[in-house]
Amino acid sequence: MEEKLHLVKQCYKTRKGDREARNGHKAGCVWFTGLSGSGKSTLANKVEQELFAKGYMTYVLDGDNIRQGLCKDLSFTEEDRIENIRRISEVAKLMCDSGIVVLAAFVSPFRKDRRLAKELIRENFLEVYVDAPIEVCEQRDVKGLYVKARRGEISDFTGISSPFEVPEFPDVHVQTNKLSVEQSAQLVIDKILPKLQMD
Ligand SMILES: Nc1ncnc2c1ncn2[C@@H]1O[C@H](COP(=O)(O)OS(=O)(=O)O)[C@@H](OP(=O)(O)O)[C@H]1O
Ligand SMILES: Nc1ncnc2c1ncn2[C@@H]1O[C@H](COP(=O)(O)OP(=O)(O)O)[C@@H](O)[C@H]1O
Repeated sequence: MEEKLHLVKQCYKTRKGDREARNGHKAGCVWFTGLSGSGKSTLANKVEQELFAKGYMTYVLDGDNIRQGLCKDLSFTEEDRIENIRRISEVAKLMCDSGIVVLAAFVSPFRKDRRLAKELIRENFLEVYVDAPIEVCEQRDVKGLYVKARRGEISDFTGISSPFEVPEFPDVHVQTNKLSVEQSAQLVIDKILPKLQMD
């Protein structure tokens, strides 16, 4: 029989609101979702640069710092992607509790997982659909992965051999094949800044 965990909640003396007051802004999470090569990392980094320069406490979470560490045991099967996004959501929540503005850039192809992330993080969550047609992403082929996926050297590749569920009601829809990086970042910044103001 499975042993029951007896978890008693700690009552923390320093609260999220205290951290936000010291930072001078609210915490939040901007969640970038889209195909590989759509522009998630570029945008997350651009938005972070702009916010950081304005004095906001920020941090980018992306495949580079997550899939090589916390999630290095995970592959790209549906099951592992679900677990990947679950762990990232928990990390993003903790970072929000610490008062930071998190910029999370993950393919996050499944609607249900993005909804769970939103429900977990709750406050100041912004879903950004980073949208570029797959032909454009494939042409960009920033990391040379599309060529490999077409050759059959990479399995479960999003948009080719693994699905991407398009966001139905994103907070921001950025068409990166039509806008510059600066214009795209501005769309996001215009949406998140009002949410970060202290009451
Ligand atoms: N099979 C497959 N499908 C999609 N992407 C792949 C795959 N294999 C490796 N890569 C590289 O891993 C990055 C995606 O990781 P994520 O953690 O964002 O994926 S997911 O949210 O769990 O679906 C993704 O990064 P980005 O190109 O920045 O999106 C790819 O570079
Ligand atoms: N409006 C835009 N927003 C973001 N990236 C863009 C835009 N226009 C062109 N790009 C280019 O598209 C590529 C996107 O790559 P990357 O940010 O690594 O995508 P992803 O993180 O989604 O895999 C970069 O070479 C970037 O310069």
